[in-house]
Amino acid sequence: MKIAIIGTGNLGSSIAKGLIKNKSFTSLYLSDKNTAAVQAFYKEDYVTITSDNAEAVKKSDVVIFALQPRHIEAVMESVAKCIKKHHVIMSVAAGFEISKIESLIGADKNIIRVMPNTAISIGKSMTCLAANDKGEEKIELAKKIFNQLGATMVIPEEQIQAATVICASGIAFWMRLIRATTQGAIQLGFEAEEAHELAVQTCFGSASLLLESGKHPEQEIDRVTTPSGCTIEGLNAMEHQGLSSALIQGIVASFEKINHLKNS
Ligand SMILES: NC(=O)C1=CN([C@@H]2O[C@H](COP(=O)(O)OP(=O)(O)OC[C@H]3O[C@@H](n4cnc5c(N)ncnc54)[C@H](O)[C@@H]3O)[C@@H](O)[C@H]2O)C=CC1
Ligand SMILES: O=C(O)[C@@H]1CCC=N1
Repeated sequence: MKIAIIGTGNLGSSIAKGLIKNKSFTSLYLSDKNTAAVQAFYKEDYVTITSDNAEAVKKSDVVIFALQPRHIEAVMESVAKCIKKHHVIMSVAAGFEISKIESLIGADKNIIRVMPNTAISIGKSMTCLAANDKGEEKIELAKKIFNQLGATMVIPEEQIQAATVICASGIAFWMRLIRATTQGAIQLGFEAEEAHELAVQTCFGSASLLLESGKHPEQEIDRVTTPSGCTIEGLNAMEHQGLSSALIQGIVASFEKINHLKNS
């Protein structure tokens, strides 16, 4: 599989890192006007680093546009004539709709919106996918690529904005919860490094319990909350302060913002 990534910033370089780790390509073009973030990949076999977006498109079958919403339109326009029917065009840009991409490169092209998160660099992304009519034929290919880099879910395009909030922004939300836990642990007497390890490993254990058992979180909570014990005391104090409500309100605010980005 010949893959190009156009835009190798935070997300593009994370995707590149995951692809390189899995060696899941026959050639990989990494194209950016500033190639600093991917210099480390120069030594990798079958990887070409360039600032020539058109060359990267021409030499590849799958092209992943990982540009900011304010740049993607101009870049897509500039390479549109290089995009042929065999190409599978993927875009990770938040709020950049399939209809907009079709207007730039043609509705007869295979177009797939991809919404991964930065955990893609270590093969642990939750990646949501939505295709245009033509791109439906290539959705299995997209699943094959991104299943190597974590888990995938195919969803209607109308849900891509919500998926962006839950899965892509979600990385930041979970990080903040982990950070707050370390702050609590330090207050209870742990050194910062110890606090970090305790928080991260406990978070990992919680997610793993759900993944492996398929249980509902509340079932696992019931197993921890000894009657009149310290866990329920802490949980209820958090809820009195609005923990669940704060999370839900944050998710909704993020969703409102992304819908505003879409329409601005
Ligand atoms: N960072 C994240 O966790 C996620 C980001 N996204 C989306 O991914 C997209 C990229 O986000 P980031 O990687 O965070 O942005 P970024 O700013 O880190 O990366 C964008 C890259 O595009 C390059 N670029 C700009 N103009 C260019 C041009 N004319 N030709 C070639 N390269 C050019 C920049 O030099 C930069 O390296 C955005 O649309 C964002 O909505 C989606 C999911 C998660
Ligand atoms: O914050 C943002 O707008 C982008 C989309 C999801 C993650 N980063």
